[in-house]
Amino acid sequence: MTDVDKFVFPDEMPEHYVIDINDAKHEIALSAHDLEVFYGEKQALQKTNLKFERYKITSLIGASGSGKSTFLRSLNRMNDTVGTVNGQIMYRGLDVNSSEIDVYEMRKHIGMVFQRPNPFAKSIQENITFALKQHGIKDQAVLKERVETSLKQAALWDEVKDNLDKSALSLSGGQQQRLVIARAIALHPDILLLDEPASALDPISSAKIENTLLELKEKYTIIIVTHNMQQAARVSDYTAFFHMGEVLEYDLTRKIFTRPKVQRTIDYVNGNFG
Ligand SMILES: Nc1ncnc2c1ncn2[C@@H]1O[C@H](COP(=O)(O)OP(=O)(O)OP(=O)(O)O)[C@@H](O)[C@H]1O
Repeated sequence: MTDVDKFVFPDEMPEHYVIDINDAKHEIALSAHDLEVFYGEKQALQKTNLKFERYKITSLIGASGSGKSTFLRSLNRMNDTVGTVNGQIMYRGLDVNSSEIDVYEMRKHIGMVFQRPNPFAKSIQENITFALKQHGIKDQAVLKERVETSLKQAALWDEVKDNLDKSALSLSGGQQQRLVIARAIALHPDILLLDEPASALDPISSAKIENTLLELKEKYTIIIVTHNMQQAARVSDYTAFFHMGEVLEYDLTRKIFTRPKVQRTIDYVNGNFG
């Protein structure tokens, strides 16, 4: 990749432009190889090859139905029961998509946060300790430390530290979403997948989630589906543009938003969807 791109004439524009991040220069946390997804007969994701750099935020953008969630959900095997997923997802030398993988264990490393906050009907504290206990962590001092650290990392600690025994359902939507993020990071994942985590939130809560993500990227590799172009431009290092089940363009975010190379990307980021 060069920082200075030569001018591309419209009739020379590519239909696809997907960068292949250089593994020798950048650490790759996760990569998809010829990943395709079918729901019954319908192919929702065409063969996709993407590499995700460690400690960076990658946004997945594109119109409704373009396959972003299908791709994201496949990365930690959330599509196993609803579709057929072919191809490889490489994580630390293992293929996440292989039948040999212990999916429960894998999701400790590759966590997911959904669009609608989904806290358990338990206390704030128990929301975080529940999965930790399931994974065999019983030491009270360790649990206490994980509760505090994860709530701090999710930028919720100051708001809830005096009410850890209160029901999580008493929190606002924005606080619930940060609690769900805290719950995910308490397991010390490597990779955090987020499916439109701020779309159901007001602008202030949404801004808090964005700040949280920017802080989290020091420790986690983040992949986020978003419909919000400004959000993608503000928080992410890389952006992939999906169109009708295909990645048409994948590049550094600043390039996608300043000089995309594919006409459909130009139309999408400029708001011309027609
Ligand atoms: N469980 C499912 N069963 C059948 N078809 C599905 C299922 N989930 C998604 N699809 C179809 O797969 C295609 C891609 O959907 P997907 O949800 O991945 O798109 P998206 O880009 O994430 O959309 P949105 O932004 O609206 O969430 C769509 O045509 C959708 O209708």
